[in-house]
Amino acid sequence: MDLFSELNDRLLFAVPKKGRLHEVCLGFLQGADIQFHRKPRHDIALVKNHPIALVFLPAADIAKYVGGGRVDLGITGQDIIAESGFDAEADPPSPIDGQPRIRELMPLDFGKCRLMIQTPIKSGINNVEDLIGKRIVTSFEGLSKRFFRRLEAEVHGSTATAGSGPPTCNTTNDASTSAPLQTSVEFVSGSVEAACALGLADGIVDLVESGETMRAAGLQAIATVIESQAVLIANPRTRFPELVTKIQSRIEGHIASRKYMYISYNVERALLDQAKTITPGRQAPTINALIDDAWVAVSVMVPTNDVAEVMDQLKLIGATDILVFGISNCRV
Ligand SMILES: Nc1ncnc2c1ncn2[C@@H]1O[C@H](COP(=O)(O)OP(=O)(O)OP(=O)(O)O)[C@@H](O)[C@H]1O
Ligand SMILES: O=P(O)(O)OC[C@H]1O[C@H](OP(=O)(O)OP(=O)(O)O)[C@H](O)[C@@H]1O
Repeated sequence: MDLFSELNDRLLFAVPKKGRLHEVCLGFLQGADIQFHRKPRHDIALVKNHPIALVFLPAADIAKYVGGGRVDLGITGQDIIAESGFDAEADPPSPIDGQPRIRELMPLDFGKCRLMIQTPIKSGINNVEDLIGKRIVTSFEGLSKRFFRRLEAEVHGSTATAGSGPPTCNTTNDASTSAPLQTSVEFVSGSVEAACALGLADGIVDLVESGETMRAAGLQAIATVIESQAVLIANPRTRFPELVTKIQSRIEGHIASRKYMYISYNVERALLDQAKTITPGRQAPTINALIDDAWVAVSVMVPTNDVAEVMDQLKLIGATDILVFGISNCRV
């Protein structure tokens, strides 16, 4: 059977093929026991143990494929969904079946960043209002136009219908729904931070995480357009709703397993109340009797970030044999 007919009977799951989100996504696939072999230079891989085909796409395109109904499931950034125009603000649910074109199933707790308006520190431009009528360069053309259209409407009381209308991806000025944009918004595909130094822009709109790239370019952030993280998204009209739910649940398990560690320790029965305060667990700790009746063994899940502090506190109350285990997967 050729690849195209194979795909007909499979859920299509889009995964970023490179960039910031790629590696972590591979970990998610492994954590969800989605087994595949990707041949060199192939962007489609059939999954061995589920009726799924993985489609490796640029993160920036995944929202378009899911929103357009071509792909059932995907991982991408919320910034990309908003830029594609398939977010709830730009593209409300269908009046026919009440469904959005993209459903955000869950945040994935990585790829966290902010899309920010940035200006050269030396420019003296510290307010977004001062950028109205000036030149903006960005890879997020749709969102930047939405932002400045709304800002111009607020500042000048223009007749623009800020934030309304169909997806604005790749739009120039949507003259039917809004006044012409005074601020120039120009697209570049990368290295956006260089635009001001090269005389192309008065300000840029780009992603900031640590702020290192921004500072290295002599820029400062003066406003946030949106906050973003990676999310699992689905086409609500997928032919494989049960499989979508199954993968979601497995990925949830994988995320929870990264968030928690499993601790086991022994403590004097008389100190159990104190121990429970230190390690309350998600519902309650498991307590097992020991041959020595004066002592008990406690097993409990602890948030990964708290493990060191919890171990210190347990030691202080006299707990012994404190062991910490990683959780390879779980359902909580
Ligand atoms: N510095 C960052 N910190 C956290 N998340 C980020 C950061 N930069 C980008 N992202 C997230 O990753 C998504 C993809 O960005 P990335 O720059 O990796 O795209 P790409 O164009 O596919 O890759 P590349 O830049 O390698 O060509 C962004 O839309 C955003 O959601
Ligand atoms: O605040 P920071 O931690 O410095 O991260 C921000 C940078 O990360 C992203 O670019 P990336 O490094 O992915 O490369 P790109 O410019 O090629 O997209 C983004 O476009 C910024 O340039």
